[in-house]
Amino acid sequence: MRYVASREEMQNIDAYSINNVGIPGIVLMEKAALALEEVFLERIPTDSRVLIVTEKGNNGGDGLALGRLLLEEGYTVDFYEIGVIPHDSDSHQIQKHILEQMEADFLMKFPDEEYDVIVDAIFGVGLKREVAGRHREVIERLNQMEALKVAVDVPSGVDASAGQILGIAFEADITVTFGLPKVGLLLYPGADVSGEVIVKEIGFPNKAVEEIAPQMVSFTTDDLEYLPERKAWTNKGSYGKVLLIAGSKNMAGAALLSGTAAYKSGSGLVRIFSCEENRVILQEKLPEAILTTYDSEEKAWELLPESLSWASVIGIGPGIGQSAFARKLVKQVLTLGKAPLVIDADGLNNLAALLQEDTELRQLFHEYEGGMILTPHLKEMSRLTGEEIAEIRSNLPKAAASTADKGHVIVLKDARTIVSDGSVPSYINMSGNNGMATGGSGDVLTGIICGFLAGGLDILTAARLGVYCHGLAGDAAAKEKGYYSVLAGDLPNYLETILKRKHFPEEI
Ligand SMILES: NC(=O)C1=CN([C@@H]2O[C@H](COP(=O)(O)OP(=O)(O)OC[C@H]3O[C@@H](n4cnc5c(N)ncnc54)[C@H](OP(=O)(O)O)[C@@H]3O)[C@@H](O)[C@H]2O)[C@@H](O)CC1
Ligand SMILES: [K+]
Repeated sequence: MRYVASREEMQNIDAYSINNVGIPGIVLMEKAALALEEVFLERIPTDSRVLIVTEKGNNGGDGLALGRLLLEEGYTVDFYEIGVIPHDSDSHQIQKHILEQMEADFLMKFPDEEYDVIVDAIFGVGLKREVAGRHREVIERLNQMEALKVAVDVPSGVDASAGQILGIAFEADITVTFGLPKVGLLLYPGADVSGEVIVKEIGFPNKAVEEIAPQMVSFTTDDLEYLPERKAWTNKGSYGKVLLIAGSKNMAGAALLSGTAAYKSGSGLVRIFSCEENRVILQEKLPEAILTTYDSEEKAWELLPESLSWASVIGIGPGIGQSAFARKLVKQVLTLGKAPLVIDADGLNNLAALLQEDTELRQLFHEYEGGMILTPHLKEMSRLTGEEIAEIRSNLPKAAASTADKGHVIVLKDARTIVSDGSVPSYINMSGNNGMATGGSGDVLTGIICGFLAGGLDILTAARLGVYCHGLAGDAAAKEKGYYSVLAGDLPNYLETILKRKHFPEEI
């Protein structure tokens, strides 16, 4: 697990490293420049022409130090310092002095020439307000130029805490960020202008990071170790019984996708509770599943209690529709269910309606004892909370944390999904891609989370790891099929290659 920092947290880590641990700022700056240089040497030929655009803060200092290292490597480097902020940072002054001693040229006006690479070292985590005036003009011109665009730490104009664009932002192809990923580089629209985000270690001591303890975390492949244990002496009863209440007439696919994903993520038994019309297709496509089907509402109410008491995990929602019957299904599950419960898709839409109109249900919902995971996308979240989508989007972590009730976990699905149980840290997901914005992808996620719960994970870990592995499966699928052609049905197959890493890391 690694921390993801807001602007203020990163500034505090900086300050703690320098003031309390005693690492000189100029040392950190040199390591930042070396980290940038490493990216250049790996990816950019040394005969390239580079324009480095700076201001007088430490972000600018990083840019100047990088320029010095690049000159030594043989790159052609022009420096353009905007220089309208009133004070130089100490480290910036030192870097400027060194370059003057080296007789490096500083351009007096914005260049008309062409460059292969443009480096944005105008503002980093010190950006505090709207970008205006000369800064705005320069960023506008840089964005119009044809070149590879590299941002130092944060693209200038991106609020490192929430990903908002403060007026205008440098549009980077690559952002080399120091120490920890910044929240603003991961959330949209900041993520859109950050390009590929490369995180480089520059010597912030662990003590500083632990002391500040940022409020967001993310997973890396090391965290696959949290996958449910598989012991030698076990049987299908050891890995849980998942009941999926999914599908309705003409909506067999949702049940099939979540059922397949639940099996592929390790469930011992998967039982699908659906309408009789779906029996044949489910039986053919997923013969491993136990089917409980109803051909009338009366039959459904007769069968449901036994199915619920059988289950060690319950998932409800994919493809159930929004009829009065589906609404009652959700209510019955909240009334009779005892196991950890995942509510998704139409399950959430029905829940939203019930919460508005039914006081008794509100109580059942708040007091559900088995633990609950809700997996809304922004529209479903808006229905659940009554908040506008734009408002939710303006601060996803806050929206997720404030909606998570006691014993509930919210999986707020977006290009960067947030998982929160209302406490800190919340989780921001860094796997996945736009190829997964396709019908049925959410049904697969529900199945994966149910499978991980069935394997014995607690609700928070199952939700975080489910989202992470779902994204990794999507990344593996996109790598082979391209972003246009990933189907939700592909994801359970690619999931195999991800989960396999826990026991066969050498084969990947
Ligand atoms: N600490 C360290 O030693 C290390 C730091 N590192 C690097 O330093 C970066 C942080 O540096 P930083 O704190 O100096 O802030 P930076 O982003 O350069 O900008 C600050 C200046 O901009 C100004 N300003 C702000 N907003 C503005 C606006 N809208 N329009 C106009 N002006 C505006 C602001 O003015 P003020 O608000 O104070 O009046 C201030 O003068 C960090 O991202 C990393 O790259 C690494 O080298 C590791 C070691
Ligand atoms: K920058």
